[in-house]
Amino acid sequence: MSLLSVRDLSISFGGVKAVDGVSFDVEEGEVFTIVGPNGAGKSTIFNLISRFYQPTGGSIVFDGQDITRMRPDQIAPLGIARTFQNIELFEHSTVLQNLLVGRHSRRRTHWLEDMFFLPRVRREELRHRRRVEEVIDFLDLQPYRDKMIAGLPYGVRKIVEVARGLASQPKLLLLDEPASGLSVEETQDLVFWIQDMNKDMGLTILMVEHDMSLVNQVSDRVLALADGRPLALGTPQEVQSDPRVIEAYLGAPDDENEGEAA
Ligand SMILES: Nc1ncnc2c1ncn2[C@@H]1O[C@H](COP(=O)(O)OP(=O)(O)OP(=O)(O)O)[C@@H](O)[C@H]1O
Repeated sequence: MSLLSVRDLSISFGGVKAVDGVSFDVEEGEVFTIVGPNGAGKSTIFNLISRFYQPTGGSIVFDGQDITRMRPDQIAPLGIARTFQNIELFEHSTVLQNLLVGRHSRRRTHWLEDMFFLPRVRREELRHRRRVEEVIDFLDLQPYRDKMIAGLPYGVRKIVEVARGLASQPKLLLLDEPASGLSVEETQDLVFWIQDMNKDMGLTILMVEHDMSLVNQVSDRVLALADGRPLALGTPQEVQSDPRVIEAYLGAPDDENEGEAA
């Protein structure tokens, strides 16, 4: 059984079909990447899986459970975490505090227990702290642990977003354009983080990304979309050499010739 099964997923905004009958499976332990030109529907698929958007058709099954109609707050406790294209951290809190918030979905104590800080709450608190410290060490964030997000370089913030997702100990991590805005060196570091999270932590990763160098280095399989519809699915090499993908990215050869003639 696949960890995530997306079937015939569709959504329209006004008259525009942003996602139009998309199906794919993400297997446990793989890095699966969605690519496509701007406006292809990639982020919309993430927003459908995270349950921010309600699909007009199709289904999403995660770990054997139909999540198609679930609320967004019901998703994280099942084991799905995500990062956002435009970083969504608490600017005036520290890295540590942001990661502790990322543990929220894992809380098992009642608010009354929390209020009186009972032994079980103290044990829980320790458990959360330990996990967060592990993530800080894993992603080399120790120098920034007690720094406010607002004062951190962009590249570090991107990694803190990933760390916050990791802190919730997900089975599936959704990375929305993790390399956007990063330098070549930072992108290469990201390659190593993704490989380590996948291989060392056994994490399954679903990613949307434009940087084909990153995509090629980390992805087991790639789904190419255009205008909300699937174009090709396979290894990074298979997808990039698919004529339909080349056409969607570069335009039809006839268009190019017309351009040259003009
Ligand atoms: N909330 C919304 N309201 C109206 N239209 C939307 C909304 N979200 C997405 N769309 C439209 O859906 C289509 C797909 O957008 P989406 O952001 O998913 O593309 P994308 O592949 O992620 O693009 P990019 O690479 O630029 O992020 C676009 O035509 C977009 O304008």
